[in-house]
Formats: sequence, structure tokens, C-alpha cells
Amino acid sequence: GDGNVLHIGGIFPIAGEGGWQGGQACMPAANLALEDVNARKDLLPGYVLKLHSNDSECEPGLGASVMYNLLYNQPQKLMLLAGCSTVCTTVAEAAKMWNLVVLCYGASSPALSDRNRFPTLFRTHPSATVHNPTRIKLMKKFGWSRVAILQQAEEVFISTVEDLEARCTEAGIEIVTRQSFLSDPTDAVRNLRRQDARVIVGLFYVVAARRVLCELHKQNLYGKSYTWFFIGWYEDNWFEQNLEKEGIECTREEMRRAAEGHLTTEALMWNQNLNERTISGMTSEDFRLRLNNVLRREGYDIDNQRYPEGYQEAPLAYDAVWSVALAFNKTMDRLHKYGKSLKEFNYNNKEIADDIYSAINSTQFLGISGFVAFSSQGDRIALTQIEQVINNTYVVLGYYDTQADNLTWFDREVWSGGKVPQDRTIIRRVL
Ligand SMILES: CC1(C)CO[C@@H](CC(=O)O)CN1
Repeated sequence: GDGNVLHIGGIFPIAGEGGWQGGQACMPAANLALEDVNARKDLLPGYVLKLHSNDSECEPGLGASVMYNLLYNQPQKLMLLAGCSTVCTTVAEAAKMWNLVVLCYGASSPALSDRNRFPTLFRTHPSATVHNPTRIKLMKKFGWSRVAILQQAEEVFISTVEDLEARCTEAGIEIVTRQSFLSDPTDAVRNLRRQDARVIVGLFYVVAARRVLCELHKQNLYGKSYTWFFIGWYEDNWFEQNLEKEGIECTREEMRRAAEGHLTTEALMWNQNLNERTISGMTSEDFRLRLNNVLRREGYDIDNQRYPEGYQEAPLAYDAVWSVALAFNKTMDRLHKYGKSLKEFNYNNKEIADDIYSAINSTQFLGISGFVAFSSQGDRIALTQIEQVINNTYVVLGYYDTQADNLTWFDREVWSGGKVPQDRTIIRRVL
């Protein structure tokens, strides 16, 4: 019977075009985690965790209707997993009415770090603001106290820049100009030159990034006198791809020259210590091999690097299911002391909902994506990685642990001018 099954809802972005179809790899990863937690005798003994999944296509409207279907159809769900910032925003804003915790494995929007709007939201995917302390750390390391910002006019980048500006002010770093563009960066780049911007933080999606790079070539705003920070989660050879398809007027060679030397920051989503056993008993390499086998069986040509979308974020979905299992296990232990069980949870039972909330809130473990822990806003606490394009290839320069303010640096950086670029034009007064 249904007596020993704990049901959770899963909303995955699979089909569709707009946004991030990361459910393609994240749903298989979540199912692997279900297999693993249900196989553990020491987790939820006597119970089975069951995931009821649906496709949101990364569309908030469809995500909302999928959520209603999950909630208005039996069996009763204990919490929801969701991906895509737009869907998580809609689902998490509504879920509080059903006293449901929402765990987002694929949502980077800074707007989600808001306990007033999203009192029951947790994310194993770090907010896009996780890059900002790393950017500040590097500016201090290289003595840059005068920077500029170039951003695409998208919600996620607007709120990320607001956080970056606040941190720059706090660090005594002057922002000489903040330029934004919708899709054509020509004027914005020209204004950077007018303001003599030398260290620029660029925040845009990858298609816009290619347009920016070609514009930098045209306006010669790159090379030994400039430092560019780009986002690190684009494909490795993003600056050579789709040039014809997207009408980029620069050649591959021109794009490579403009890209040479730029820095990137990104959140770590795969535990870097490849031999370290995680709570599941697997290393992140073991997980990669298992996931690759599952994806091959689903028809993805993994051996020719044909990965589904969301491959990079798959550990976040795997660890999200573990977070739920560990939190339910903790809640079950606690409820048993009062002769209660999670089976008594219903959408109006605030008491058990609060138990689940506080259990997730204090859940910490070593997952495939690294150490999993949540801030008071439900945000994922994550390490970041810094890379630089050296001879057309991304090289890892170091890692930054914001919580510990600890920068691990490998001294691999290369400056084409033979020294660290300056953040302004130095006028030498000849006396
Ligand atoms: C790193 C990225 C690509 C950022 O967007 C996330 C999707 C979203 O925030 O909607 C998925 N992971």
C-alpha cells in the first residue's frame, strides 16, 4: 500500500526553447539520487521516497500549472523540487500557501534570496551574486580600484550588478561607469572607451558575449592595457562558435585575439577533489561515469561530447534529493519522539512544515557538488573558480572560498604586456 511512501513533486525544464532546458540532465541525476537514498538502510528506514516529475519547459506559466496538478492530485506531496529561475520564482512564491518547502537545483537569480517573498525556498544552485566577492578579491589582489561594468539588460544581471556595486563601494573600489545594452553593445562599448575604462566586468548571456567580443575587436578595446571579467559558465570555445549563424562580423582569429587573456569567475558545481568520497560513497568522478551511462542509454552521444543541457548542474539536482532525504530523516526522528510521522503532513499542517523547514535549514553534507550548506536566505554556499584564457584555452588560476576569505592561487596568470594591466591611464608628469 501507500503507507510507507513519501511523495515529492519534481518540476524539470526539459522541452521548449526559451531559457535553460537543464532538466534534460538534472532529472536523470535526481532519479539516480532517489535510487541511492532508497537503497540506504540507514535513511528513512521503512519508507520509500518517490518523485513525481513533470516538464515546465522553463516556462513559469506551465510550471505553475504543473505545480497545481501535483498539488491537486493524490498522493499528497511533502515538498517540491524545481529548476529555472523564472519557474522557481513562480513556484516558490505560491508554495508557501501550501506550506511546502521548495528546493531549486537550477536557479541563479539573485532575486530569489528574499525570505519575505520566498519563506520556504532553498537552493543547491548558488545565486549569480556568488561571483561578486571573487571579483572584488581579484581586484584587490591586482590593485585595481577603478573598474567599469558592461551588462545586458536582463533581470539576473541587473540584480547581480546592484550587489556588485554595493560590494565595490564597501571595498573602496570606484565604478567609473555602468553601461548596459539590450542586444547591440556598440554604443555601450564606445562609452567604455570614452570613460577610459580599463578593468571591465562583463555580465551577459553567451550570444550577447559573442557580440561584445567582436565589438571589442572593432573598437580595439582589448589586449595588454585591458582586463575583462566574463562569466565562466559558457562553453569552453564559446568565442569561436555560431559566428556565421549569429551574424558575427568577426573572424575566428579576430575573436580569439579579442578573447585572449580574459578572466572568468564561476561557481563550482562538481567537487574538485576527485578522490574524495561523498555522503553517497561515490566520488564526483564515479557520479560522472554513472550519469554518462544513463545518458548514453537515453541516446545522448556522450563520447562525442554531445551532452544534454544541465549536465554541468546535474550534481546540484543529485544533491538536492540527498538534502531532502537527510532532512526528512531528521524530521522523522524528531516526530517519532512525539508519536507522529511525516505521513501526517498536509498542506494546512504548519507545525510539520516548520519541522521540515528547520531540518533542511540545518542540513549540511559533502555532496557531489561539494560541501552543501544553506545561508539564512536559503542560498547555496559555494566555492568559486577563477580561470584565464591563455593561448586560446581556459586555465584554472585558482579557487575562492568566500566564507573563509581564502584564495587558493596557482600563479599561472599571463599578462600579454608582461605586467599586470593598470586600471587607469597614468600621466607621468615630466618635471
Ligand atoms: C549557471 C546557469 C547556466 C545559470 O542559469 C541557471 C538557470 C536559471 O537561473 O534560470 C542554470 N545554471
